[in-house]
Amino acid sequence: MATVSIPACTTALLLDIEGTTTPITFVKDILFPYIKEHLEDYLSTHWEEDECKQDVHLLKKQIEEDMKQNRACPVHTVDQTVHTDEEKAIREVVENVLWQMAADRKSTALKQFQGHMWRTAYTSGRIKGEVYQDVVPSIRTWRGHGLKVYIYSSGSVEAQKLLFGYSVEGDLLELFDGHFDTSIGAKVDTKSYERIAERIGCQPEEITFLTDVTREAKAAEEAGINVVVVVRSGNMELTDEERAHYNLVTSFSQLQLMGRA
Ligand SMILES: CSCCC(=O)C(=O)COP(=O)(O)O
Ligand SMILES: [Mg+2]
Repeated sequence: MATVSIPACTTALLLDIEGTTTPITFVKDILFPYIKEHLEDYLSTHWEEDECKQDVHLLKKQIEEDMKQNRACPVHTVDQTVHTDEEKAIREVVENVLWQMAADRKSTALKQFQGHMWRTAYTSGRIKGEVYQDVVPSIRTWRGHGLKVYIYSSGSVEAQKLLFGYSVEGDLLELFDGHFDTSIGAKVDTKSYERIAERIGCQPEEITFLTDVTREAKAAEEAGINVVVVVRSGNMELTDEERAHYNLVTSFSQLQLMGRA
């Protein structure tokens, strides 16, 4: 099995979730269908609650932003089954959420709302967060050598904590020193990685970032971060050029710490 070195200067590991710690199928076949199935009911039940009002406010601001940027947005059609203003407003939010999900948008508004919707699914035991088998032992080894471990995902910090807090391997939250989501910036934006380094309190060169998405890898690399691309079954295929350019692993167990006893 080929190993990839984690440079001796690395003091922090930064981990993506979907396609890296967790199968894409868990997100696409379990988490997202849960939202689609419960969306209308959830909004009707929680519509008057502050958290839901804030989520809807953020989603509406996102719609305005999308309109300004001339991004396609579904046109609200008159639906004969909808009567009250509340029903109409809920239907509008449902349509927008479904539209954003169909486009796999990573907007903070969508991700925050999804995180709130998943809370009941996790706490009731209906959903358990999946993690690849090599993830937990590797993180324990890194931590044993004094490395810090952080998560950076488009999923909201709350959604991240639910996934790892209610995982198939139990509560894993003690394994992480912190969590970042798109409120620090998009994962394809170099500035986000500079901000993360600043927030962690280290130089970008001291961070090793693991991700399955090469656009994220490129942005991190441009910030000076060391990058390893994770190749898991079901992840997006890499081009020959990408395969040649990046250090690749199919399992965290292939990562070897350099210069540590
Ligand atoms: C962590 S919650 C579910 C995952 C999700 O919604 C998502 O967009 C995953 O994005 P990632 O940045 O982890 O690839
Ligand atoms: Mg990913």
